[in-house]
Amino acid sequence: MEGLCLTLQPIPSSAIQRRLSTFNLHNRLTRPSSCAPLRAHQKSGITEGSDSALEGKVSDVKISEQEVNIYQNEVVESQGIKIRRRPPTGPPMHYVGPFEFRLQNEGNTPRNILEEIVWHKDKEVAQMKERKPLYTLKKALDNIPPAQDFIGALRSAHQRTGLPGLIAEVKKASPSRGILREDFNPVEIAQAYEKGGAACLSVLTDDKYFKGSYENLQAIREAGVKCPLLLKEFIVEAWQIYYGRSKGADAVLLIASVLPDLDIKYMIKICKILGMATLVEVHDEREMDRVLAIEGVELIGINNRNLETFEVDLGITKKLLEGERGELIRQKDILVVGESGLFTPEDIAFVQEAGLKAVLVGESLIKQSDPGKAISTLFGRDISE
Ligand SMILES: O=P(O)(O)OC[C@@H](O)[C@@H](O)c1c[nH]c2ccccc12
Repeated sequence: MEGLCLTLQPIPSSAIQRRLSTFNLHNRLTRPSSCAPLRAHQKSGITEGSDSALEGKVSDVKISEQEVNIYQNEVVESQGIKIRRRPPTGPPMHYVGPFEFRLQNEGNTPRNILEEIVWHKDKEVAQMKERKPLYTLKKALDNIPPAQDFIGALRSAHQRTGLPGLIAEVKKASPSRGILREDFNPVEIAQAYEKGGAACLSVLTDDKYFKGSYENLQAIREAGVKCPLLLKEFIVEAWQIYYGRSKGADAVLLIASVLPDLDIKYMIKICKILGMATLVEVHDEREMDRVLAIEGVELIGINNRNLETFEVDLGITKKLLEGERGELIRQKDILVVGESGLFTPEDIAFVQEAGLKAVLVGESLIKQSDPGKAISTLFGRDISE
């Protein structure tokens, strides 16, 4: 008998959020009735058709969205992710007279800078998406050259020099260090990095916190720089990946402390379709274990900087590459990139000794008058040939 074939596919939480927020999910996600807030229009017995009924529906939708946010934050917390994707608006709600009002909710203040950035991104992406919906982006992708091999470039640089392949970062500022370089010409810096022997470049595109832009990325690509380019963004939605590709990105950063596993899997698939590489960033054992369990991960970044506190500790790299984890990484032939806080040839030697074949460096290069020459100083010799 011909059976009905049902395939159950995991839905990434960003997609769940989109779908859920279009429906009134109040009934499905209800809290125990004892603590479910009564709505103003329910209490006042307003009927359909009146303005107040419409307001009631609007507030229904708002409540549903809040519940979705709570639900999504719960999914995220269950994986040990401390960064909440959105402010958990919602309770406490207090009913006073015929109106409702929300008491000041401390949970709606970001707990750290990373959370603040992620909340800001969420709003920023929503606005950008309105201006450039996905279908127009997809069309634009037909007319641009294919993505370059980011991982291949790192591997061959490592083989050529015997030193870690370098991803040099085009970064004007950061929340932890302020303005890093006043006379910031992204194209000149990119060209200097390439001349100095960088295998790949990382371009910050966040404006508010890093003073970067997608225009910088595009300008570098269009200036004829050959190094593959990493989209250095706080990715919260797949739309950003398509947008980055349309501006010339060859690889994208995915931060494990921000994205649940399902999102990482889903975004890796999208990147593969677009021919892009993904650099999945971790900072502790739990994140490393999560990422090692995800199929298709080829490039992992260990960030020595804690993005919640800004503390830098190169010991993190060593710790995360020891023992069984290091063994698994070798078995799976995953390339590991050491990120942040690398300033001297000793630092490079230290992380190389720990097992790294690539490094991502910003501050120590960008602050020098010639960022290209600074590469030789950092590596202890000229790596451009
Ligand atoms: O400037 P540094 O310390 O060399 O660090 C570069 C890079 O690792 C850092 O900019 C970075 C790593 N992961 C990030 C995530 C978002 C923004 C920035 C980053």
